[in-house]
Amino acid sequence: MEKIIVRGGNRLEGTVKVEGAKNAVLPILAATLLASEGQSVLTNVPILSDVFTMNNVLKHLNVGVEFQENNNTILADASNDINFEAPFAYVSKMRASIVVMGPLLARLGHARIALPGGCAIGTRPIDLHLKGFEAMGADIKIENGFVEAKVDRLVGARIYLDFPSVGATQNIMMGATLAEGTTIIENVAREPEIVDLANFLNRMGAKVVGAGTETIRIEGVSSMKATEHSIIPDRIEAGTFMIAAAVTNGNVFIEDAIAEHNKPLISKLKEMHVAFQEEENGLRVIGPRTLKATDVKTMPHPGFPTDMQAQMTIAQLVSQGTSTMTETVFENRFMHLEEMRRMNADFKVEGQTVLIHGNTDLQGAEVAASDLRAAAALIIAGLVSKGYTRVTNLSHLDRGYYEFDKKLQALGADVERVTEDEQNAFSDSDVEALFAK
Ligand SMILES: CC(=O)N[C@H]1[C@@H](OP(=O)(O)OP(=O)(O)OC[C@H]2O[C@@H](n3ccc(=O)[nH]c3=O)[C@H](O)[C@@H]2O)O[C@H](CO)[C@@H](O)[C@@H]1O
Ligand SMILES: C=C(OP(=O)(O)O)C(=O)O
Repeated sequence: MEKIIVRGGNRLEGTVKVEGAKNAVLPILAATLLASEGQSVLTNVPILSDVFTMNNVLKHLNVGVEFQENNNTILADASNDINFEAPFAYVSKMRASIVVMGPLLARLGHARIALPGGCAIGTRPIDLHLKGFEAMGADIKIENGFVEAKVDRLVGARIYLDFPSVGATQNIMMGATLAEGTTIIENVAREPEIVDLANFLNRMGAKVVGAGTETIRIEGVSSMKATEHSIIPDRIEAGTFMIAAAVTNGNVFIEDAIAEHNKPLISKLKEMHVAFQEEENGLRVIGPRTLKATDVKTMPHPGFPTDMQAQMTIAQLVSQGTSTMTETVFENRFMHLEEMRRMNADFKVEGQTVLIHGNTDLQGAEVAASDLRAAAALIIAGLVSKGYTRVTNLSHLDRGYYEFDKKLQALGADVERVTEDEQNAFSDSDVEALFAK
């Protein structure tokens, strides 16, 4: 098991480039299943374990997949006969695998997917996805840990989502592309990743309008062709570096960051006295000497993103004054804070809200990441803590951050990723020597 060791105290300075968005590329990879002709070419693809998992799902479904890591490109060819089953081995690794259901139902009229189950951040049901497919005529059964859906051809319908679920919006939207007639989905998710998916689908020959608004209308077509597409930059990775710059009194240029995609985060950080400058191809973030406390509530886009909640709580912990963080999207996303108690964090959880007493002197400790964003948050906490922080459970980090340790190092942070054997051999003075190299 590897660990990331952080020695706190350095100011971050320099340039960091963000990768393509994990949450955009995963549904777009699933969408390649819809092309019965040609080879999809996806560029700006991040090298992440989630992408390898989705590639494996596609290969299992008989899609030819080639990941050219040297130029962040994936070639995907779904022109052969495809299979209908996504097994537990993949779905249990990554819940986002469920988004192959819409494309499989659209293309084959048959999908059998292992049920994804919950995770450290919440229960994560898929009822809204299934309600949508049922409204479009699919017959759905849940048996032996699998959800199986069958239909001759999906038929367009009017579907209202009780909650603007990102995955349900994507799944139903993809299912509707090859359905008979028109589908109208109301109260949909409006995240930039939904718009990126709709753009890709339209380039493949689909007729999707309204992505980015509350209602999406899809006119079914009879077939779709492979196309080329460049994945949008990862707003959550960009946001994570914004927080890292903010808390370290840093001055960091985030190349490829799109301010429009991170409006709610930028607005909150400005309230905390962080300065932003839009420059060509990116955004400069300048952290103040002292951050001001602020109250934050996560909401579906364009509200404050739940995927930035953990990182934001670190900024709140080092702010002057008392802040609140209210999590409304997932029911259990404060696990990182419980780990942070060992780093001297001062907070009180009351239901969905946590009261954060800022201005605490954080202290390095050994902490375990419970999910992807918790991992990034704990590493950022290490940047502003006294002494050494050791973060374990890095498989979570690798799901969504490419070379996070190296990118922080390039900005001047003392961060090292070590194997367990190396780590066991290290006393603090050995680690000191490691950073002195
Ligand atoms: C791969 C990907 O893009 N993941 C993102 C996606 O996850 P994901 O698509 O899983 O998130 P959803 O928007 O679907 O989930 C939001 C909330 O809706 C609930 N829900 C969802 C579906 C459903 O059928 N029934 C139901 O009750 C969930 O339990 C959760 O409480 O959006 C989340 C919310 O922005 C982000 O945190 C994830 O990073
Ligand atoms: C929660 C996340 O991803 P997933 O939906 O894949 O678990 C995330 O990206 O923070």
